[in-house]
Amino acid sequence: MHNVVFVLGPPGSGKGTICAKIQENLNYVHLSAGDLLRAERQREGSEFGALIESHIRNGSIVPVEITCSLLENAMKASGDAKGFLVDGFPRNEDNLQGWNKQMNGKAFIQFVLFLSCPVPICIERCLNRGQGRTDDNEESLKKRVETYNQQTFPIIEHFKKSELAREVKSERPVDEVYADVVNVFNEANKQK
Ligand SMILES: Nc1ncnc2c1ncn2[C@@H]1O[C@H](COP(=O)(O)OP(=O)(O)OP(=O)(O)O)[C@@H](O)[C@H]1O
Ligand SMILES: Nc1ccn([C@@H]2O[C@H](COP(=O)(O)O)[C@@H](O)[C@H]2O)c(=O)n1
Ligand SMILES: [Mg+2]
Repeated sequence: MHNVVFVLGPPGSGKGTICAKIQENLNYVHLSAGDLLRAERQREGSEFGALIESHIRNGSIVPVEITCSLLENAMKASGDAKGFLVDGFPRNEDNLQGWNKQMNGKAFIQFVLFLSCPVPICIERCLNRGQGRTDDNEESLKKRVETYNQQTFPIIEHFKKSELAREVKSERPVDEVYADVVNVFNEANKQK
């Protein structure tokens, strides 16, 4: 059974940045759903490349069968770890239902880390990210934020109701955010 921490928050809230630091220090493996989809988009011979690119540009969500299989394959391919940081997933109801169906009995959700950050700050960060992403432009960002508000936030609310969500405010300097996140992980691992 894989231990899993879902990491959610608006685009640019710092999910990737914080997961990289957790991976470095706490023996969790970072799996970004967005990164896995971008890699699949680039893979020669992929039947999903064009579909994935269209969703990414439009800030819409790729069907779960594709994303969940990429995540499961990456978990299988990974060595021993305390758990997996599943960054940017589940993003909507389809993601959540698909995960429950495909990963039933294979994964244990430790908790859901919710990085909360005001949207204008998030947009500014994405526009200044400088990674050449095809969706870091005003038009795509508007759609990504819309998708976040309409589809992802209700999933976070769902996890809040089941008391799995742990919110950390991420508009602060990275080191401050990270220190609070480490406390969340320590608390969760103490209870096990
Ligand atoms: N706490 C912070 N303060 C200032 N800048 C930050 C902070 N956290 C991350 N950043 C910067 O903001 C940008 C977006 O961060 P990151 O890629 O980690 O966000 P993300 O939540 O993974 O975004 P996306 O959902 O678009 O993948 C990066 O350039 C990163 O260096
Ligand atoms: N569960 C997911 C995660 C991501 N996507 C698509 O990838 C885009 C980029 O995601 P980031 O987490 O790297 O920002 C996102 O806007 C979606 O188009 C997805 O479909 N499903
Ligand atoms: Mg990211």
